[in-house]
Amino acid sequence: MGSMDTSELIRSVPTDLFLGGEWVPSGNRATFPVHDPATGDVLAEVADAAPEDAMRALDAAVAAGRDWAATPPRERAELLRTVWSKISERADDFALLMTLEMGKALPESRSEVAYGTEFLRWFSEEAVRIAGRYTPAPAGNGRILVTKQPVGPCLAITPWNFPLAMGTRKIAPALAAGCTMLVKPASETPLTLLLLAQIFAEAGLPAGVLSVLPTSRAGDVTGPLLEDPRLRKLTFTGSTAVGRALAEKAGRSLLRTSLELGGNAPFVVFDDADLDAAVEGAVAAKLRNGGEACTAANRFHVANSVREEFVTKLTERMASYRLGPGTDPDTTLGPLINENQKKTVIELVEDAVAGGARVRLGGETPEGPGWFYPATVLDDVPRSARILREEVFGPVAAVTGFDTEDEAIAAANDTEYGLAAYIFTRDLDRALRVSDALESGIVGVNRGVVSDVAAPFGGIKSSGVGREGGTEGIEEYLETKYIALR
Ligand SMILES: NC(=O)C1=CN([C@@H]2O[C@H](COP(=O)(O)OP(=O)(O)OC[C@H]3O[C@@H](n4cnc5c(N)ncnc54)[C@H](OP(=O)(O)O)[C@@H]3O)[C@@H](O)[C@H]2O)C=CC1
Ligand SMILES: CCCCCC(=O)O
Repeated sequence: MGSMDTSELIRSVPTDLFLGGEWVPSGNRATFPVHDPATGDVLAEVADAAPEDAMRALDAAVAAGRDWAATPPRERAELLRTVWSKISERADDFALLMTLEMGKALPESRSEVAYGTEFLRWFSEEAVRIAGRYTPAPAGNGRILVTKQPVGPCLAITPWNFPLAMGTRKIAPALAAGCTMLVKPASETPLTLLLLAQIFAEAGLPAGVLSVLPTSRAGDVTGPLLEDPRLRKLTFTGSTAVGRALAEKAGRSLLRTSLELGGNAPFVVFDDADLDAAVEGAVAAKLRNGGEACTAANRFHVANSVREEFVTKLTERMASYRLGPGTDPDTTLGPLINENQKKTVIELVEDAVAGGARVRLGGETPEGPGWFYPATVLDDVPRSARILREEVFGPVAAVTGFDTEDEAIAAANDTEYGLAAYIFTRDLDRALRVSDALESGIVGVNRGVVSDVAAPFGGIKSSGVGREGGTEGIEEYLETKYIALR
């Protein structure tokens, strides 16, 4: 299918509820608006799921659960592979749709389509590698048989920043493991997962296995699900505040839970680093997805002996990013997701400057519609600045200096978060020593982008629990059963 223009594409995307494989027409149901972050205009009106719709979706997921779990792994794998192939044929449509509803520059959206679809291919392969074990009991009194079974019906709550990838990173392992899944997409970006649902339907997904429930009433719709004993797992990606609240509810139901929450990644540049490589890594870690990524580098700790050279080069590179509507082919930095996000970024920058930070680039919001914020570099950021403690989720690099390795490690770990961290050094012993000392789930060594479907993604401390992707990712959707044989 050739790529469509904007209005054709928006018209082609379902805006109804995908309830257990059936499209439930909006009819006289309430709808909610999806906005274009570049203009603030309404892109589409989408059916607004109500609590009763979620319960119907759970009923369908439970009804389909046994058969889906019994489906041969190769069949589950083939379905995921078919969806991977179908999305790849419509990569341009998915990319344009994400740029329209999330705002990111088109090259970022194309990169996400490639990344997001890879989770489908990866877990189509993992589906046929699920294994238990069989061992003689050490005391010689029998045999130990360990098997893996699907957890059961799952609820996924996904964020707006990677609308496709954060959906496939949950849907693919769940279906590969033999689980059924209800997905509540972010209200800012429901269209991408509704289009994905259409692809799953075209691929022959059995009834009940997947539901996509867009809603403006996240708490009302998901609350009853989390209290229903038939639901067996929650997987969430989003803010730490919401993650904590959901974890409390999931805890009361003793649900299996995966939480991929906020981050505030340190980016440490040692005096022996290849500075040009460090600058390229810094730009990638900072401006990938416009900085709206939980893995984004936010706090740049640079050896004082090379800090001026690093900041000068970083400023030059970030100044080359063109701020504009994501659909503009020249744009490399799109708008932020909404007005609130823009206000947060403005507040954090103003607080740092008020505390003595020096603006080396940006820091001023452009006039006109849309939620645009320019690439910004702050140097000499005071230790008291909020931006060193709070996730900026925008294109702002906050730079501080250090003199010793211990100071660098202390500064890097001085955060409630623990998702990603980055270090640049030519000294392998130092790279391994510092990686061991960093309190994070992921460490990039001389690399600015760490995301890989084959690697376990996740954090510690306030960045959540559990891992997505890699061989660990499917374990989040499996229960271990021990059968004692004579
Ligand atoms: N770790 C990550 O990847 C992400 C982190 N963030 C962080 O979170 C901050 C705020 O972003 P935001 O999008 O508001 O993140 P939220 O955590 O508010 O939203 C993430 C998802 O959770 C849903 N949600 C929100 N409140 C509830 C609730 N009470 N019960 C059930 N689901 C709920 C949202 O639905 P709805 O859209 O309807 O509100 C959305 O689908 C960002 O500035 C950033 O710091 C944000 C996105 C991704
Ligand atoms: C949800 C946070 C974004 C990170 C997506 C990734 O790099 O895998």
